[in-house]
Amino acid sequence: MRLYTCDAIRRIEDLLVDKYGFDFFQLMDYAGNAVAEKVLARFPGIKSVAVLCGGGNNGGDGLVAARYLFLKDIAVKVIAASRFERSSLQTMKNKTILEKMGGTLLTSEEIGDTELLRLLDESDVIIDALLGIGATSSPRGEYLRLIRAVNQSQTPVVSIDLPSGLDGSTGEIMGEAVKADITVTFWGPKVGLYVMPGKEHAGEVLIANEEFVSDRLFPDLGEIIKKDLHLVSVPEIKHLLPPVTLSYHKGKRGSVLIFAGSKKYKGAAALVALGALRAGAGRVILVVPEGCLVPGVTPETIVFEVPSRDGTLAADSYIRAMDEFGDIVSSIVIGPGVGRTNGVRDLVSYIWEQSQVPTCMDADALYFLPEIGEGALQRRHDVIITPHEGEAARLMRSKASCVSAKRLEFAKSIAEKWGTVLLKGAGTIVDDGNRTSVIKDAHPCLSVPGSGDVLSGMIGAFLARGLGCYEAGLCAACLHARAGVSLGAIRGNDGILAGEIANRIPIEIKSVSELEREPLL
Ligand SMILES: NC(=O)C1=CN([C@@H]2O[C@H](COP(=O)(O)OP(=O)(O)OC[C@H]3O[C@@H](n4cnc5c(N)ncnc54)[C@H](OP(=O)(O)O)[C@@H]3O)[C@@H](O)[C@H]2O)[C@@H](O)CC1
Ligand SMILES: Nc1ncnc2c1ncn2[C@@H]1O[C@H](COP(=O)(O)OP(=O)(O)O)[C@@H](O)[C@H]1O
Ligand SMILES: [K+]
Repeated sequence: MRLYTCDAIRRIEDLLVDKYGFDFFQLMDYAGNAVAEKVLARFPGIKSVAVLCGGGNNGGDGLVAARYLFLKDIAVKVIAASRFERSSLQTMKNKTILEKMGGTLLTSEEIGDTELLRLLDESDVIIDALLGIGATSSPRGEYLRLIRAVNQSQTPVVSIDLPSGLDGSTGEIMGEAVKADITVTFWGPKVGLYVMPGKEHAGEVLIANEEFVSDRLFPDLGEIIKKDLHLVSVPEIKHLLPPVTLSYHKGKRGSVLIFAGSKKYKGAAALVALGALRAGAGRVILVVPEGCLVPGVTPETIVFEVPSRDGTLAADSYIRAMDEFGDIVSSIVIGPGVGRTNGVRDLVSYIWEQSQVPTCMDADALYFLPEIGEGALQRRHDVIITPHEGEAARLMRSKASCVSAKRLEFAKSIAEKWGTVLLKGAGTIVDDGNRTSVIKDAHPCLSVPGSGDVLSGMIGAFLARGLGCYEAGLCAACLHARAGVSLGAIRGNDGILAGEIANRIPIEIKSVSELEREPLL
């Protein structure tokens, strides 16, 4: 599904007016009415609503929602952050209508902090109509005070279009932003509602009036909405997953060569291998330093022990493994649990500079990337790197907090410098330098040790099965997140084991193939 920037939304609204003759008052009415409908559907039986309005058109949507709720006999209090002196005609008109109908309009400046909190706490629902796509800087003055009050209150919050203070095109927070339970957004999915930290501020996203933005009404939609920015969930990966037929044998499924584990960290290697097997790899070969045989490794894994250097792998581990298995290897995974010795640095460097096999680099392998071939580093089109925010920060010589705040921007910079990147965490981003995808599903039960090791094994399997780095990253991240959602729905947020995530993958792959409604064999 394409993601919309705020610019694209503005162009769509202008076209609705210029091409089809809508006026902005009508569009505002559609918007506010949709919000009132969603609020009534989600919170049946409510008696009172506080609507916080800014002076722009987002505030105008709030005034319309207030009117429709008022007409349903709900006690509505509008608390305005602005005196509407510079408001658009449609916002002014909606303010006048509501006033004439006897609605309550208060100005926040005239309400003290205690009274404001009391008003919010006494309401059944708060509607946040302070700022939408028009805000381009940190909220100030009364807007900021109201945002803080909303976040302090325990009352459920429905944001109109965007949580106020959120940049709808990037997911970045402009200073401070409302934390909504639900966001009712218009026309289509806006980028910022799916990229962290915006994703967390948006809560559940409901899209209203989506039917207006169709190819039928806008044959040139492809020109308006960027083609290179996608929201990815199960339906989007169904055409990417490699088909399996009756004539299949394990050789056709590809072989993954895994460099993982060390004397200190043994378990990681078993989890990478399990992830690769569960994602359908044909052969999984685990290269480990001698004496570091992994506890719990499944018997389906081929274990290949190589001489250990300081309890870890070394540069010659690659040559030894390729001498033995080079004929069949179709992908490499390197990193989980390998440690940070000189031997590992040489191994990573060798693979980066010499190997031509599609590779997933994770964990400790990423530690060495900034110093490998410093200056002469070539971007690798056949490598996918999978950092979490801390590792991404190290790659870009920045801080994890900076990466968290600007995930899209960092993912793009890393992809341009190194190769395809999968930036981990809720709203996982996959970027190959030209295309960006945000994974829609997420679940906190995935934040457990070894979860990323499973993911890298899965990526190895999809690379081995013939997918490109971007497609392999999308399939693995999407299925991994689905597994989290499925497990989380049954067992909650805590205590899921990484191996259980891996073991759930075949079922998730099956459900994708069933979506296709085509026989698997
Ligand atoms: N166009 C359409 O067809 C439709 C648009 N629709 C709706 O309109 C929304 C966009 O409306 P918009 O463009 O008026 O901007 P909006 O988000 O209300 O913000 C502007 C206001 O905020 C204020 N303000 C700005 N920054 C600030 C700051 N940092 N700190 C404090 N204040 C700040 C600024 O005040 P000023 O600086 O001018 O005093 C101004 O009053 C969109 O999200 C959707 O909900 C729907 O009705 C469907 C049809
Ligand atoms: N809240 C969350 N929502 C979605 N995915 C998450 C969440 N928390 C963690 N994950 C995923 O779990 C994995 C954790 O990987 P990582 O941090 O490398 O852990 P480890 O090194 O222990 O395996 C990543 O794929 C990440 O995207
Ligand atoms: K808002």
